[in-house]
Amino acid sequence: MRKDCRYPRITGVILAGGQGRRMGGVDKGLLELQGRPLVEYVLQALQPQVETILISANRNQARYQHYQYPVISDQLTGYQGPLAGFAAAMQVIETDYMLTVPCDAPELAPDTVIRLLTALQDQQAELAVADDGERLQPVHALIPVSLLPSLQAFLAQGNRKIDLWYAQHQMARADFRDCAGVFRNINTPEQLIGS
Ligand SMILES: Nc1nc2c(ncn2[C@@H]2O[C@H](COP(=O)(O)OP(=O)(O)OP(=O)(O)O)[C@@H](O)[C@H]2O)c(=O)[nH]1
Ligand SMILES: [Mg+2]
Repeated sequence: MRKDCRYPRITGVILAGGQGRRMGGVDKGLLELQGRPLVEYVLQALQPQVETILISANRNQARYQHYQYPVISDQLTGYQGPLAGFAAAMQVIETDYMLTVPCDAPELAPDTVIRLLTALQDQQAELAVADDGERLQPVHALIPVSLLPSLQAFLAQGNRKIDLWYAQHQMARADFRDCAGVFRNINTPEQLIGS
């Protein structure tokens, strides 16, 4: 990890708090791909890139604790979406920035942080989100924890859509066109079998 002054302190947040409806309601982070839970692939790719890690989970917390990182559950109950996980994590994070990644994309790029941080700085934005060339990958994002009051206000108004919250802030798009395959994620049993 680069330690120069342009590299802020970052906590990686693995989002594993979803309902996994398309997978039949299973906890996707614990779903095994070639004998290993998906969360382990993401942990391995994330560890060299960030100072510390949190796992956002709403079930099987004891199993996630086994990885020796704090496990944070949403305060908004009932699987209200990734922003609920963002808010719960931001309340406990002690670094200036949070990098969010989903638990179900096992090929996480080794330069995810560098690309997002470079985009953030070059575009002088508040937050940065990955762009695979066709679409935004909204849960691959670098976000300052100082935006927590903004997020809480957004959620308190009943909003849950991630793109709408990003639209309230200056958002940099980080270019991942050359490696769009890193966003391949596993949503259905067919996708798991095909992996
Ligand atoms: N903390 C938290 N994370 C969530 C929530 N909903 C989705 N996520 C995470 O956000 C990421 C993207 O969500 P999806 O790919 O739709 O996963 P999912 O919601 O579990 O799956 P579906 O129910 O099939 O949509 C995944 O890493 C999920 O674990 C939530 O309510 N809370
Ligand atoms: Mg979902």
